[in-house]
Amino acid sequence: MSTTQQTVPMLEVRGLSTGYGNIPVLHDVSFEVPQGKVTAVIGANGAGKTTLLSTIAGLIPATSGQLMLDGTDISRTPAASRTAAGLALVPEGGRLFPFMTVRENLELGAYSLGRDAGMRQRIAEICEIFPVLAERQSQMAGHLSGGERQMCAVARAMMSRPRLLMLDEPSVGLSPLMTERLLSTISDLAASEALTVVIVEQRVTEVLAMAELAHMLDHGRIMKSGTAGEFRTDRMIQETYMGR
Ligand SMILES: Nc1ncnc2c1ncn2[C@@H]1O[C@H](COP(=O)(O)OP(=O)(O)OP(=O)(O)O)[C@@H](O)[C@H]1O
Repeated sequence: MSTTQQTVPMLEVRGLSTGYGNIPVLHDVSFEVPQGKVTAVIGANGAGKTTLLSTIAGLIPATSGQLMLDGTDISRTPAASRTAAGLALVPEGGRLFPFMTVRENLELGAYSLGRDAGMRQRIAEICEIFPVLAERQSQMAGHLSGGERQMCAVARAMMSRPRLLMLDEPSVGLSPLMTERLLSTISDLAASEALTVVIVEQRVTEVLAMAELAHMLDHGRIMKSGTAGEFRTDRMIQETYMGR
């Protein structure tokens, strides 16, 4: 019997292609996301980062390829069932319901828990992780600041206790200080909730400081993969994405 134990990746993307109508966007994209780590996806505007996350979440159908979540083939699983299987997406801009309270927005993140003790307990746990939301539970989400709104969007995604959290440019519209706070909260979450994270970010210096692994997407293709440390010291990455 072998003594080495292979851990199944949390996510395997194999030869994924998709597009809009007859316009191809992703071309044969393959990468693995190991369990419990933060993986960054970087790339220029229009590289296909949002399309990639949306396809993994099941919001856009793949034209070919395979998606494995913790060893299970989810390629043909509808979006809602992917959420039930442990996958959560925080879309760009958070997409909260502005005329609903913070608490109601959180409840929508785990409607399957019902409005009973399970829901109350999860909201209490989430408010411990995001104290800023605890104070604002009865406030309309539309009245939150940009940073609070993003915290609320991440908190809503965490309500369903996902195993894989995907975030699409969470720092958009945030100050450098708020970005730092948000990314540090996400790092803490990854550590404390045994969470695997895939984060798409334009703030490359900041995201490479928190991630362990990184992939660079260019014109719908993975052009470079490595550790975040390798990315930080790569001359091309520095010049293209880090303004050095
Ligand atoms: N709904 C859509 N219909 C048609 N084309 C789209 C649609 N959404 C995106 N595209 C195109 O697909 C390509 C990839 O877009 P995508 O939003 O995935 O890139 P991105 O890397 O997330 O860019 P950004 O950093 O600007 O958000 C772009 O050429 C874009 O114009």
